[in-house]
Amino acid sequence: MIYNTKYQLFEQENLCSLLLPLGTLILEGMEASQQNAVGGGNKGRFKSICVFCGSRHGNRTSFSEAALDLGKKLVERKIDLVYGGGSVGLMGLISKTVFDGGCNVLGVIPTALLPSEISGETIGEVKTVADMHERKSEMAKNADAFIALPGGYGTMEELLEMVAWSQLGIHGKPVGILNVDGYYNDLLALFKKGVEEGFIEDSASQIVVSADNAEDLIRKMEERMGEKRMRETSKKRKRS
Ligand SMILES: C/C(=C\CNc1ncnc2c1ncn2[C@@H]1O[C@H](COP(=O)(O)O)[C@@H](O)[C@H]1O)CO
Repeated sequence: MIYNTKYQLFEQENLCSLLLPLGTLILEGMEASQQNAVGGGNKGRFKSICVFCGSRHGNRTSFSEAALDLGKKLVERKIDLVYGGGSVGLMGLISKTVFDGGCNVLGVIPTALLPSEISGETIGEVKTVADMHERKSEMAKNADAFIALPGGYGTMEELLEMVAWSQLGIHGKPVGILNVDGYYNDLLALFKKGVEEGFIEDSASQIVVSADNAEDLIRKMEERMGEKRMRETSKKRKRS
């Protein structure tokens, strides 16, 4: 096991030994969480969304505006926020907006990041966890869907892990990219290249939903969830 004392990051040498118990954990959480998601028409409605975003503001004001706008859209739809805890960067903007708007905010933060000089003041409900892996599984367990705002390595890693978990069937929740000012164009192009070059299955290219504004993104993700529910219902009907 490789251990980094600063951020309590570690890499598991044996991926399988991590993945199997983790899969069970996430599936259990997924069932509980999906029971919380209220269905409506042919759309899925989310009770809570986990947002991954930068611990910095980035260089464009549009990034901060997008974080505030996403926060407002969550409040309008009475969707609770799950996020990485703390008040630095875009994380601080969205958590404050959702909290001030009267929705629940759950911050999941590793003990190593708890000191306020690292993560700023925490907001809403705070769950402390041992490390970054536990944080991700806890965030995944408590949310019905995932959205990535612009961010750095941390955000990208969290986003890609949720995409990979979806591909492996560890969860079946929509994963959305809020492509503010084309920030994620190159990543989306890389996903496309992965399909063209035979590394990503065509069906798996459907995992990620993207839009350049929060309103469209949430609507697309709800539609995706609704389609999935309808497929599952019709499968169940065929079986019985
Ligand atoms: C090093 C910096 C801030 C450290 N404070 C953080 N507090 C809470 N969570 C953090 C922090 N830094 C990274 N994270 C996690 O990664 C994601 C954002 O990382 P990114 O690299 O900024 O995209 C975030 O979702 C957290 O889970 C000052 O940069």
